[in-house]
Amino acid sequence: MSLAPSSTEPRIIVALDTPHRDLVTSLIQHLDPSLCRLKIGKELFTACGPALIGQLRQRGFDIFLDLKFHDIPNTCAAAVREAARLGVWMVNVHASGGSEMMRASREALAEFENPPLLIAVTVLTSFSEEAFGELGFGPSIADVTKRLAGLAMAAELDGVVCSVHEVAGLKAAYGDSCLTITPGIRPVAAPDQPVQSKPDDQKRVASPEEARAAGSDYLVIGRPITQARDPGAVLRAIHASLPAAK
Ligand SMILES: O=C(O)c1cc(=O)[nH]c(=O)n1[C@@H]1O[C@H](COP(=O)(O)O)[C@@H](O)[C@H]1O
Repeated sequence: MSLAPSSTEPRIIVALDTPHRDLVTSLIQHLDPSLCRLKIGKELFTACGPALIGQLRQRGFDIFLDLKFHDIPNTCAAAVREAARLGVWMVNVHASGGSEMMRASREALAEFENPPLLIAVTVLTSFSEEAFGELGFGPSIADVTKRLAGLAMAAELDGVVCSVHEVAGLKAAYGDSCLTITPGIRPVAAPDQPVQSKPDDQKRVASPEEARAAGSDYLVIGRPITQARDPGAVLRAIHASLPAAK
């Protein structure tokens, strides 16, 4: 079954990585919910709590709750259930928590009429091949990503977080039944686009155009938008640079 977003759904997910509620309040004045969804991660959620999710939903934004749960199956599944109760659009767990943990998380969502998309993080985009090698998990990032994605698909998750560099391989293996959510997006600065392209701590990066060409379903973009002088203009420029959806 294809889970790919429709042509009118926003594919950009803006990562709100700040502990400051007032910064979020002023940032979202510049963001159009028809062009983007919002991601609340560990920093913002720890600082501001679940109430913020309701407030942002009321402003028309779908919320990706990115807490990357990674625990024993019972604990992880219970956390995923609580995330669903908050009415989020997407929630994630670490695929390296294993098949049983992912299956339990999937089962925890069975009671919901409109469950959130349940996504597995594969290999973080901040890993280079060299740093990943130190962990001794496998021959290469591409191999381990494919293996973890296979476990996620077998556990009936909806897709994976990976870098743009792994998308084509995953789409070839699993098609549109595996949504690909790609952080590590860095727009290529162009004279007519007020965008920046510093990699920061990301190692496996790609431009928005490369992400869509590879088949990425959703692009997670934080600092290039949130730290821009005009976040709304950067969002619109990136949106406009994406090829029209099929
Ligand atoms: O799960 C994620 O969202 C995630 C996974 C991953 O492999 N890499 C990654 O950068 N992220 C998140 O995506 C966002 C990227 O932010 P920027 O690097 O500022 O664009 C951050 O909020 C990260 O927590």
